Amino acid sequence: MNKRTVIIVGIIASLLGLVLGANFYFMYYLNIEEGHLASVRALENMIRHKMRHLHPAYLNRNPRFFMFRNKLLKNYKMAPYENASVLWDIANWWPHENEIYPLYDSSMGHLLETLRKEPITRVSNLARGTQLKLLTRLSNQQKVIFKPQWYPRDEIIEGAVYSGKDRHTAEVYAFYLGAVLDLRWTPIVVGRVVNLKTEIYAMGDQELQNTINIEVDDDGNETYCLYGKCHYCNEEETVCGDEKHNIEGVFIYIVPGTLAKRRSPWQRTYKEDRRAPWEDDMTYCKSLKNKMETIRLLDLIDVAIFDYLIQNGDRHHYETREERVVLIDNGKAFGNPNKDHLDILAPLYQCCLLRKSTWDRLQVFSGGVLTEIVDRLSKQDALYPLITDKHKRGVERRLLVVYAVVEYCMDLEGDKMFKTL
Ligand SMILES: Nc1ncnc2c1ncn2[C@@H]1O[C@H](COP(=O)(O)OP(=O)(O)OP(=O)(O)O)[C@@H](O)[C@H]1O
Ligand SMILES: [Mn+2]
Repeated sequence: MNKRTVIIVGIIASLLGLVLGANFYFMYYLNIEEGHLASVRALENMIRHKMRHLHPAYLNRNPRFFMFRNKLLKNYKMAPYENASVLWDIANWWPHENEIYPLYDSSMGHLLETLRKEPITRVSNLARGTQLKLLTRLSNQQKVIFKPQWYPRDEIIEGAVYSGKDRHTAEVYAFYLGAVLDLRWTPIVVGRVVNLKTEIYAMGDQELQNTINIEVDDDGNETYCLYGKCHYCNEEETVCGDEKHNIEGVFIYIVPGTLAKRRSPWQRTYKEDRRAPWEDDMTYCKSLKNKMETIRLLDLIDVAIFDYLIQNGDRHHYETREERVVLIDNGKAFGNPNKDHLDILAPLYQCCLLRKSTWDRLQVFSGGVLTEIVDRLSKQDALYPLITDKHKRGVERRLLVVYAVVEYCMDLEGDKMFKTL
């Protein structure tokens, strides 16, 4: 192309941009007037627009972050302990409503270390839920849930947002992310390499042993493969030990107290050819606001932000403890780092409500700090790094989307979108 052609093409492109831009603005105000957006597509355009004009404060580090960093690093640092039994007694008294553990407590670091060090003394299948999990007992006392590794960290799960099996490290990531965002509603989780032969099979009951196949090759080398007992468990899909019989997995502290399971108003249909009402109705939240207590709605909006960041699109049911929502089961996160399923955020953009404390906290960890601090906290975990760099970039990218969606809601509702319940 010669210079003149370049100039002409440039002018045409700018004009086109102007026309499209103006059109976009027209749509923008039209929709604001209506008070809601007609479709998710229109919302996506709006968010893209908001993202391009994000205030630098959202992109830069917030100096307030330093106040939190050292406290977090100190509180969650694994530390040697003397008596695991005492620590478990303490931790089992911690939960209050949906807060599973305190903001800061010197026992946390010790507790994390017990989950990593205490011997497994008994194991059985835990046929609750649909995915493979085991119920293990540590030192003849504390029961904990074990979820094994199914995928390498860099495996990309294609398909629907809820596809595939659990990603074990997502449970650990969720724990640290909850701690950082002060959504201390997740169980306490620690990664661990366990021996399928000596720690699981040998400590397993008869029923568990029956769901572990032992193959011996021509040289007499054994391979242990677990398929377990659960809704989706079958003998063809197994978790196998390496040459030393080791597997990766996570230990999930059991949340004491009674949990109640409830259907999520934003439940998916789990059928490719059928859409749920909330997927097409951008005024969906209107009726919910009358039916549901605001505090519950605010909990679910916090959950939506949390799930969006990690891309957990499988919260078909949510669980409550003392009428407040807990973040149990975070294993379906981090399926595809290149995909952001915006509809996980539907509770936020459809209701345009947000707990003030959540909003304040989200802003503390701007500018790349969120994934950095979770990364630093999880360095001590046996399964570090928990997620790939691509997934980390995904979390940061989605945090900006959350900021943009909140900005969009502020345009509609102003400060009254923030609640202190
Ligand atoms: N840390 C925990 N503390 C207390 N109860 C738990 C904990 N983790 C799981 N449970 C109980 O076990 C049930 C099944 O766990 P989870 O939801 O993780 O399994 P799942 O196989 O992923 O289920 P689904 O297929 O429905 O998603 C939960 O609904 C909850 O009642
Ligand atoms: Mn699940």
